[in-house]
Amino acid sequence: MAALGALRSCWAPARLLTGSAHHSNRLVLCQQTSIKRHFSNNKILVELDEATGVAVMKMKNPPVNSLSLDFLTEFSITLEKLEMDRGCRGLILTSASPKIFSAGLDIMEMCGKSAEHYGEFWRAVQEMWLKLYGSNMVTIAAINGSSPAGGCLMALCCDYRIMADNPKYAIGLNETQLGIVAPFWFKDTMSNVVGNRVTEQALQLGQMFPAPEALKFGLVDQLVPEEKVQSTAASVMAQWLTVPDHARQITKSMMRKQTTDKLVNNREADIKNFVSFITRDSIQKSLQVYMERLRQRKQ
Ligand SMILES: CCCC/C=C\CC(=O)SCCNC(=O)CCNC(=O)[C@H](O)C(C)(C)COP(=O)(O)OP(=O)(O)OC[C@H]1O[C@@H](n2cnc3c(N)ncnc32)[C@H](O)[C@@H]1OP(=O)(O)O
Repeated sequence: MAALGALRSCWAPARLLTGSAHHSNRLVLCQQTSIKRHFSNNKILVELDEATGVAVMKMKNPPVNSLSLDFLTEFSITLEKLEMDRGCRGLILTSASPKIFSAGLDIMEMCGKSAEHYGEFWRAVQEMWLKLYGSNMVTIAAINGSSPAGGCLMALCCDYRIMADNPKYAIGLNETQLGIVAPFWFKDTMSNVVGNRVTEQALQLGQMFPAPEALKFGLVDQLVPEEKVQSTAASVMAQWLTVPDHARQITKSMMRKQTTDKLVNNREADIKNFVSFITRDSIQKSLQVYMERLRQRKQ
């Protein structure tokens, strides 16, 4: 699969050089004459620059970009379209509204719903992860705000993370603080970035790290002033895109395949496990208490 992907993208630079206008009709095209293609749905805005082959994908699910079932579905569809688009070699993932990159999984999707709903929701979470972590594109997270739990996972799925240099913004897998447990593939994703020891401690404590702390141990790769997050992401992307696609993609796949295969081979068991965990009365209670704390903090 990786080799096929490599073959696909090998052609991309040549196509760009010849200036071929191979517009995918799978995408909703808004600006046919521009070098930038804009397409969006309710929750995701995408701008694909045909000259550079870079798509900027902005998450727009107010108020906090929580990962609801609808959002995750739109996200995976959009990612799939970009993945299939020969003109797209790189993806910058960011938030349409600064201050919050993503608040993680939508807690309301995990409260008071049916077992069927939880199963469907969890499959969508898996799908998002498989697509983003397994992407053939160069992926850069432009983290322009706080990024707890599922939001941190999204950033960790990317090849490189640039975060706004603001100690008010924090990132981490804080699941234990909610009384829930990050599944093995969340743990593996973090561990592949920062190592086992740091992951173990951070996960047990459910730690959220202010941006400067996150930089110290490599949870993010670079901090820049807030207004430079996007431009820095674009220049880092340009550097990454100087590497031939096929070599980079095969290398990425070599590094990540073992991790993705673990979920691919255990998807149904993982869903079953999530459903039986989340339907426990004690877990439902924990989530309700957490939501109540969030509301009270606001007041
Ligand atoms: C076995 C299970 C494994 C599960 C694996 C992963 C789990 C997750 O991803 S769980 C989600 C964990 N996320 C969090 O803990 C984040 C919680 N939110 C916050 O810390 C703050 O809201 C945040 C820093 C993101 C933003 O702060 P503010 O700008 O001050 O906004 P508010 O706190 O006022 O929030 C506005 C509004 O949004 C609601 N909200 C926030 N986060 C979520 C969420 N994750 N899901 C659903 N809803 C969320 C919050 O309650 C407010 O709602 P209202 O009171 O109705 O306005």
